[in-house]
Formats: sequence, C-alpha cells, structure tokens
Amino acid sequence: MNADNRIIVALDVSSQEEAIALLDKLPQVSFWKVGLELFVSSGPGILEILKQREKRIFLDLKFHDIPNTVAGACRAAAKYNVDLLTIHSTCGKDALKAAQLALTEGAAAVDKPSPKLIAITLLTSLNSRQLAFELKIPLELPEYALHMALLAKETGLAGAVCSPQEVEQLRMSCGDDFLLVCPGVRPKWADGGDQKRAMTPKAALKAGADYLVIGRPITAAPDPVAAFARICEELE
Ligand SMILES: O=c1ccn([C@@H]2O[C@H](COP(=O)(O)O)[C@@H](O)[C@H]2O)c(=O)[nH]1
Repeated sequence: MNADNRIIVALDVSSQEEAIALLDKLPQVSFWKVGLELFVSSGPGILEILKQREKRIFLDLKFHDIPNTVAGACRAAAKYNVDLLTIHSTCGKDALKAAQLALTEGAAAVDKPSPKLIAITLLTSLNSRQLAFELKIPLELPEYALHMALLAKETGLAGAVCSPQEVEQLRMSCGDDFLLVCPGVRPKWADGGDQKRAMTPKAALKAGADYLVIGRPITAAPDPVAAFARICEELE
C-alpha cells in the first residue's frame, strides 16, 4: 500500500461546516477519522458525506460500558458502514465479545460489510508514571499494553489501537493479521501537545503500524496541504 494511504487524518473539529472545509482542502486524504468531538457536535451526517466522497472512515467513539450497552451501540453503529470502530479493552472480555457479535449481526441485518472492531489498549496521552500512580496499575506500561491487545485478540477483535512506542512488541506477539492502528504520531517539526508516547510517522510505520492516525500536525497547521505533503514525503 502507498504510504499516503496509511495515514488516517483525525477530523477533530466541532462542526460539519469545518469538517467539510477540511475535506475540500485535502481531497488527497483517503482515510478520515471521526471522533467524539465531531460526532457529538454534529451527529452522523458527516459519515454520509464521507461515503459520498468515497472516503474510508474510522469511527472512533471508544465505547466503554457494560456488555449489553456496548452491544447495542455496536449494533446501531453497524448501519453506518464504516471501516473501523473502537472500544476500550478495559470493558473486559464479556463486553468485547458481546460488542463483536452485535457488530457482526448488525452489519448482516442491513446487508453491509462488518466494520473492523479495534480495541484501545492504553490512551497515548498517558505515560508510565500516570499508569502507576493515577490508575494504580501494577504492571510496566509495555506489559499492560500488550495484555490489553491480547485480550482483544483472544476475544476475536480485528485489531488494537496502540502507541507507536509499543507497536513493535504488539506486532511480534499478535501477528501480522492483527490490525495495529497508531495515534500519538508526531513529525519532528510538530508540537507534541497532549501526546505522551509519540514517535515520528516514519519510525511508527517502520516499527510495524498498519495505519497512523494524525490530527493536529495536519489539521491545525497554518497550511494543512503542505503539512500533509511534508509527512508523505518524509515517509518515502
Ligand atoms: O490512544 C489514543 C486513541 C485515540 N486517539 C485519537 O487520535 C487522534 C490524535 O490526534 P492528534 O491531533 O494527532 O493528537 C485524536 O483524535 C485522538 O482522539 C489518540 O490520540 N490516542
């Protein structure tokens, strides 16, 4: 796959108008992520707009709830015909299984392909100190991220969301057919912001990421077109 097609741009804006302006500005982007900010602000209409433009869609709603509730949310999300959908691994196995089953059934009911359900391992905005002292998790961070990815794999999910700093280890342990999607990606020239476990796009791909999720380094750049082009060049 061409390196450009391995970039998923995060459409983190607060209105459909702003989202459309970015789509118009960046027609070369083939894969977009719709997350909580845009979905909660403007509803599912943006998904239809992306479909009309033949874009691939990562619907990053990060479900986190009891089995019955995540199953209902996945069954409902199946109708949007998106490519990727997220849930937190910390929901536990029962919820992950229920979500996967409901997604498959929901997609079959509307005669659409099932989105790939991928699990958040540990948010890339957290570091090892926070894991230990805020969340009180008594595991080293790489071990915890791997455990969360394996939970998703054992439950039959298609992949995981992880930091590029853990992707090499997850790739080795989870195999080549397990999808690994990495946010927390920062070119050297971009501001790190709230991302605590970041790597450059080139290093993240080299370490084994299937897809890179990049938002602000492109969308908040003074010239998003130039920023996207610069990242693509750096990947060559
Ligand atoms: O662990 C995670 C899971 C999801 N995200 C999402 O990715 C993008 C990253 O945006 P940047 O502007 O490049 O930081 C954003 O939509 C997050 O919600 C993540 O960062 N980390």
